[in-house]
Amino acid sequence: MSASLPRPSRPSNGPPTAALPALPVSKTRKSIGGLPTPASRSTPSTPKTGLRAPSTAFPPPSLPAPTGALPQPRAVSGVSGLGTPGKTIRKVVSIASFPQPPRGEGRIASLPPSPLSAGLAARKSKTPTTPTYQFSNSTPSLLNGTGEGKSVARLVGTRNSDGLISVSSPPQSRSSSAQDSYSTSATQYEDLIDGVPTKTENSKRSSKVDGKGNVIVSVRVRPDAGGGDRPDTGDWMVDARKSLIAYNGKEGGNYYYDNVFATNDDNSRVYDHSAKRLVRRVMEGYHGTVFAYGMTGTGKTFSMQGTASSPGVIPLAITDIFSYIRETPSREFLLRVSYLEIYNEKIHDLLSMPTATGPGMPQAQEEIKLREDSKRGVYASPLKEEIVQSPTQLLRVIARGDQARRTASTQFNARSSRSHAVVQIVVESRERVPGNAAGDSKRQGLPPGGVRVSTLSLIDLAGSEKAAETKERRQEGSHINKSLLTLGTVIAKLSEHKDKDGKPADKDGKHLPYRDSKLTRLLQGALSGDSLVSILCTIQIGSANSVATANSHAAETLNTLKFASRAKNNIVSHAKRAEEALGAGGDGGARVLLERYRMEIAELKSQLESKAKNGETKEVEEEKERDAEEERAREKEAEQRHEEQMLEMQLARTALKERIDHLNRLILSSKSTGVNANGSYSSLGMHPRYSQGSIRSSMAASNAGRPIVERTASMTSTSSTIGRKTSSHRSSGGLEPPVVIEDEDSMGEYGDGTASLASQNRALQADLADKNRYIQTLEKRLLQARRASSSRTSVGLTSGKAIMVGEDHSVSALIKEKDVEIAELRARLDDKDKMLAALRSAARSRDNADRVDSRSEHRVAEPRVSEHRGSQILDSNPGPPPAASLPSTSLARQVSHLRKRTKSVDEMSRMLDEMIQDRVETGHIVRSTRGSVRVAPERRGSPGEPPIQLQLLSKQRTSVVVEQPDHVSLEA
Ligand SMILES: Nc1ncnc2c1ncn2[C@@H]1O[C@H](COP(=O)(O)OP(=O)(O)OP(=O)(O)O)[C@@H](O)[C@H]1O
Repeated sequence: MSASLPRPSRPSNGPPTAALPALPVSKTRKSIGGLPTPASRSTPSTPKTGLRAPSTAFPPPSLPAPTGALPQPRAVSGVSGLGTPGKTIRKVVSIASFPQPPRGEGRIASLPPSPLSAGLAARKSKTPTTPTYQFSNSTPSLLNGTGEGKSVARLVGTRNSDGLISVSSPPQSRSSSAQDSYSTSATQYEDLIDGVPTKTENSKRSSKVDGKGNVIVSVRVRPDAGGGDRPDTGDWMVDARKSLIAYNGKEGGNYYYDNVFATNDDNSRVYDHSAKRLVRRVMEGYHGTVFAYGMTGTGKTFSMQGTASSPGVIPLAITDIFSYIRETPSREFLLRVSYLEIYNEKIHDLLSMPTATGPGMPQAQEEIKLREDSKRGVYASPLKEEIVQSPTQLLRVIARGDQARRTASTQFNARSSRSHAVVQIVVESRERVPGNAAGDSKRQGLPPGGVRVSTLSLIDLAGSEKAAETKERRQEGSHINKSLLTLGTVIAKLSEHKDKDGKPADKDGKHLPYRDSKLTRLLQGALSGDSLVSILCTIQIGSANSVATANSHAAETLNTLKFASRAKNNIVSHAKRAEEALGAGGDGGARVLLERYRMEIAELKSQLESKAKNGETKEVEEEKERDAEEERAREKEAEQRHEEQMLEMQLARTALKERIDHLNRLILSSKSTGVNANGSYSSLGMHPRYSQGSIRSSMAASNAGRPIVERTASMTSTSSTIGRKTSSHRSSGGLEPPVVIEDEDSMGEYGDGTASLASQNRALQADLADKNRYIQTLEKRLLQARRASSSRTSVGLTSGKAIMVGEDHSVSALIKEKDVEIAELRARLDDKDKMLAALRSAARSRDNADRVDSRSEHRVAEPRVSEHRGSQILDSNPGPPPAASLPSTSLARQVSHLRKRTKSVDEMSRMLDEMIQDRVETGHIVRSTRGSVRVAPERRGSPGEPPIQLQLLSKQRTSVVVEQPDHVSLEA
């Protein structure tokens, strides 16, 4: 089939025809034998006319003349003229500048040989006469799996493509020739034996550093819209297996590329072979650019975006990005995405535009300009960037941009893109510090790794097209064509030359026209070698409905193929892994969000910590304050309670004092009826019948000569005076002057003893009742005081406070005091009881005596007078009474009785006198100079000894009981 293809009819700038070492036939891929071998185009100094004239639709105003102005590919060498006709030799450029993978070990070595990395290709050297050959597999490339970094999955495919076996070709191992359509024959492959390259004679590793392996050029053939999928339609032949497209028509030739995708190759295959590795490299820190170039309607958008059932490069790249993040736990990533379009040479932010806009609709958007930064290169600003965290989110953002992109129906495409669309995904990544966040590691003194920033640009160019029918389409087409032409021009002029300022220049030292269009300006970084590049050119062949159409298409297709060839040959990528930017100084400084966020996170964390600390301190202070307040409240409460208790105590004391005073008053009152201040009883006073008044009266009645006992009542005296002898005692016939006991309190107000006793009785009973009540009150108060004391003690214990010992002592002392007082009062009461009993008994005795006396008096009424007289006589002249006035027996009896009574009184007086004398001698009482006696001060209230009055009383009582008191109590 291929043998039938016509050979190019014109010479080509093919490889040198001589001096090339022969290659083993079996290990080289043959060119399409039937294709005409293009004329040799070996050196730039001898450019050949190989390029077809530009199509009418794309006048190349700035394109150098094919023969002279076009920069000759540095790496393309025709193989025509080789000793072995039909073989093409591909120049292999060593990319020694990139880190070499470890040989024989390491990850790459351990991987199964990839057909993408195992191909051999030898490229002719620049020197036509001495082409160099080299195994391509020894040429590490970032996009062939042999370069630095992680190798991606092996991609192997064998499938039918247009009737041919389509084997994935080593993307970097072959070069296309753009300058010379025939130069495709200059590419030659070493065949693989079991996937292992065999040796290639005369090949040697080139020491020349070349970045062409970092540029992948693929051509995709769109299926015929009319259903004609025959690959050999017309003059065209597509051999995907050989990555060959051959044109047998005018200016035809064989075109080899890194990949040729046939009409039945789907999007995933396209992605796998043209972009997958590049995407991986971007994730590793390289900049990468993928763009689709081609005539309108040939499938650029279809390839880049795809459909729901067949996702294109962009969605598949997104999937791979997130897969890579998942597979790389050692690093952390931040993704941000922007989406712009260049429409009519103006940049629009597709993420800031309202959706459902149509072309020509006025857009109120800030003008976006292209700026240049030494670190970022050329970039659009201001441009919205959205941070994305999931594939779905990223796809949604891009879908939103797609909606905003301008499309229109054209002659060749119902939905033609009218702008160049650029999706940029910025990947920030940083080594993860094990087990800790960056902020923590900073604290631990472990500096976090720098942030690496790389950019993946996915560009869907607008399609070149012929003049459209409408003015608007024509205007759009004009801009599109112009920018594409500029792109082609720049690529065509690319060389390794630098101008005097060190900037990239063409071979003549002239600067490259990047600024001629926004597209080239934006792609400047990628085209000038900072980025890995993958170019997907789309073509459509075989849709020849008419000769004119067929010719037009063929011209356009050839144009695209030439563009692809030039790109492959001219773009030199020295893409390097982005340096890790430490701090915020890398890639646009603060633009590095990962670092910015890290710093922000660290700052927020520190703020949080300080706030937490402040909060803790505040909390502690508040707690302390609360404790202090509680303490103060407790103290206040305790103080209040104490005050209440003190008040209570005070009240109790006051009440007790009042009671004591009252009692004292009562006692004084009682004293007035016989109780002195010491609580002892004035014996005589208590028994008025036996008072000196009575005695004196009786004495006076019985015998005027007897000493008169005077009584001086002193109601106010608290001291008990027993009595004194009056100085005015009269002599009474030899009788000893009676002891006059003078009791100041003895008599009371009553002269009548009966009335006095009844009154005393009542008073004492009232006093008793009063005292009982008082005792009850006192007991009640005591009980309360005890309760208060115990509650205070318990409160003190529960609150953990010290018991107020001193206060309790005072209370207990008070209680004791009161107990003693009560006991004393009880004792007094007992005494009073006894006194009452004694008084009652005395009263009874007196009543009895009175009754007896009255009877006697009645019986001896007459003699009483005589007795009176007789007594007078006896007193004056003791002798026998006159017999004539009284009967002798009765008178004698009366006289005897009187004598007995006198004797009894005398005895009593004597007895009392003796008692007093006895007490005076024992020191219990003191006799005054007036003869009265009183209790010795030191003896007063001595415990355990009954008061002197009581003693006297008891003796008095005894004497009273013994004597016949009724005889001495009749006289007032
Ligand atoms: N490989 C393919 N397989 C199936 N259909 C395809 C293929 N390539 C393109 N198409 C179809 O061709 C039509 C045009 O494709 P697409 O819009 O992608 O072209 P384009 O190059 O982007 O055109 P333009 O430059 O005008 O935007 C679409 O309907 C698309 O579905």
